[in-house]
Amino acid sequence: MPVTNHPDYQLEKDHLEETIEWIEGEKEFLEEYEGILKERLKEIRKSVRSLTDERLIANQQLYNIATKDIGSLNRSKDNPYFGRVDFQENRREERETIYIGKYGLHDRDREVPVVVDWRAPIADIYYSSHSQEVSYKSPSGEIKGNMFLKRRYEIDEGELKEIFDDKTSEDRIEDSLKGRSGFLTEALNKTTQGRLKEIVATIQDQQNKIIRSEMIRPLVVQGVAGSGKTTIALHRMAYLIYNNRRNTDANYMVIAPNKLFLNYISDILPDLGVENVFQTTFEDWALGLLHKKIGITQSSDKLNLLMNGNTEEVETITLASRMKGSLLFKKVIDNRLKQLERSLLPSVNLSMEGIDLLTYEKIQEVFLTSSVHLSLVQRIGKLHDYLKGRLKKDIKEVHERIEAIYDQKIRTIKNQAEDIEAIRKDIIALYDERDRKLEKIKDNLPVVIEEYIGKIVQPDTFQFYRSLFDKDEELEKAFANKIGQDMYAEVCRHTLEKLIKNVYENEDLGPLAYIHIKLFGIEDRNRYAHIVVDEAQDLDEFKMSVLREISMNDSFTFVGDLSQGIYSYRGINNWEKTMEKVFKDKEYNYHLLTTSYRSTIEIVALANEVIKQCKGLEAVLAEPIFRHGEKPILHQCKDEAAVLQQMVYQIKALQQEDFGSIAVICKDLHSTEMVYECLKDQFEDIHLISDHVTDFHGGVVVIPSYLSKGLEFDGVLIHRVDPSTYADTEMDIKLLYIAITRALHRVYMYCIQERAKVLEKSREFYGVK
Ligand SMILES: Nc1ncnc2c1ncn2[C@@H]1O[C@H](COP(=O)(O)OP(=O)(O)OP(=O)(O)O)[C@@H](O)[C@H]1O
Repeated sequence: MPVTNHPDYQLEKDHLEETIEWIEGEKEFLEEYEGILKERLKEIRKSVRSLTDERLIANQQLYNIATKDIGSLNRSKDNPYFGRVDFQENRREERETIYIGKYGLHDRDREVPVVVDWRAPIADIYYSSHSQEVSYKSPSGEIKGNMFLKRRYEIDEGELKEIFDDKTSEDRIEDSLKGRSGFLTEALNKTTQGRLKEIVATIQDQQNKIIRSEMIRPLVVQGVAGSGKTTIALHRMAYLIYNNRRNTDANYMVIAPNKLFLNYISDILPDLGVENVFQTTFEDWALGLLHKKIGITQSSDKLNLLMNGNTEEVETITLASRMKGSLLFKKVIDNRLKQLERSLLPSVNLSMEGIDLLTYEKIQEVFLTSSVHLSLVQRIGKLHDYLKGRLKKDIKEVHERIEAIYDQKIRTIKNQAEDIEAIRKDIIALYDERDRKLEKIKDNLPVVIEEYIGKIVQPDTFQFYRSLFDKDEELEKAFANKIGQDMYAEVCRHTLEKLIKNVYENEDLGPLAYIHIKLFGIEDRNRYAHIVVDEAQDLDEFKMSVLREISMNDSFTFVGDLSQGIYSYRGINNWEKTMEKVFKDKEYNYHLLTTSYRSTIEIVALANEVIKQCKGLEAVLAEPIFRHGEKPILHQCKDEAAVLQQMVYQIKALQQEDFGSIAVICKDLHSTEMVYECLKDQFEDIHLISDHVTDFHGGVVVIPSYLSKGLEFDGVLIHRVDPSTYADTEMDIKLLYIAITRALHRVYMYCIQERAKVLEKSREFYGVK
């Protein structure tokens, strides 16, 4: 039905025009005000020298607020809101009409909200309620009332294009059964523009609960491919920052698997008006902390090796990774740190001129019992301060002790002497000696303390780590029985060989970062009020517990999918077990997402059949949102040349259908490079994605399966789904699952004559050509 036929069309059109007019007026006013503030700041800067001048700070703050508000108005003016609710609070006369948008806008003169921010408490009812009786949590408690209307809009460049009135739950079920299109399916039917986008207008009930769930507990979201985990995690970050906005010192962090992925998600937070969130990979964060140039083996090199290496090599790599990612390894490190702590101080008394100022036992006792929450090096600093303070106080007592010693000496001489005149010289010499000593103690006390502290060997993170693999009894006791003596020796040899060459692996970074924090500490500005970890199934338990060290209050969002855990040789296989181990002392929230918003019903059906066959994985199957498309197609070709020819033909056909983003997914890097070489001259906008690529452009990409994780494309072409490429192993099935689930609309698979076993069993879910 054309939007103009909607009974409220004229009313809504007028309201939209009024809102845009208000925005223009407000913008004009603020721009003028911003100009005045700019001039004022210039003047103030001329007359004041100090950056801490109160007038300067106050005006700078006003200027920043004005600039930020102008930014919000600019972003709002073409699309100021996406939803509306008509709400009447119980026991109140008036019914409120609330327009909800990406950015909240407030009319200062009339003191009313023009648009309510999607993160505001009242906006909760827009996302979570389909019935008339509703409630939401406000800072002052629960507010109950009735919702009389829930409306969604599509507005493009200031023009009202669509109005959708929300249905009751029953109507929605009927619509879905009859395949009637709604606002969400309209949104999902669109082609992708390359990067991941915000979804504020269509956040679903369960997603909304996750986004708004309490900040104080760690939260785990296990979700099938395409269930919106990444999207929701970033919306949750925006929500928490908004609701914690009074805490202006708080820092926030997003950890994603690689730089390409970071680039792929980089539009969302700024688009939600959120800036200054530190977005990084675990690897980059750890390298920044360690502050030393070291070589890192690419995780994908290792994956390639695991896919193609010999059995013995694969076993060593797997066991080494598991050991280094385990909490048992952390326990060994904790014990070794304790030993280091006990042996760090020189086992001598602090003495001077033959007088013991402080015994080793006393110094050790102070060191071991005070400021234990600090790092070892910070505690050395504290001990230094303690010694200075303590000896300054004790100096009087030391003086008295020296005077007593000399008094005693002089008394003895006097008692033994027959002629007092004869010993006068000796007595004077003793008095001189005493005075010299007293003087020296006063002058040299700081030097003696410095010398004592100087004797403490400063710990070194890398040396400490290396020593663990060099015949460490405790490590051996912990692991040799578990993995076998020979294998343990091999793991240590393999690690030492690399460490000596200054080459580290991803799994070394968790322990190294942990040791570094325990030795040197971490500043408050490097701690985070909330940390989002995407693809969290690829972290190991050790890395998760390291992240606890930099979290202010264990506020985390971990999102991941065990079915996509291709690093499961080191990663997480069971959320419950992992969370109970890592957050032993803490309760956590868990959500399971099963709806796939990305792919059509036909693609989800095939992906489900594939992942079902993964042994040892209790895969959660995806439920698609009601959106049909073409059935996936398998092309059986006679040779590689025919595969490539078919692919070229298919890509061109997809491009003609206006599918902007197309991926050719190959299993490993080697085949990716080969295919790219063959296709690159056929298309203008084609890109090879390898480990070092950091920019995501869309267009046609040729990409290895493991790097495609997290990304999405309109059409996906899967190279060589032959039995020799995709074997019946956990890793290969997961990689094929990942490849299939990258597609929004179309999947094409190519094999030479025979298809992989996993596809044999799912024949009815794709067509064959
Ligand atoms: N409520 C929603 N409204 C509109 N689109 C949505 C919604 N939820 C998810 N999507 C879309 O579904 C797609 C998948 O989202 P996202 O990449 O966040 O999923 P994911 O669970 O992280 O996937 P994967 O595990 O495969 O990486 C995206 O295009 C996203 O915009």
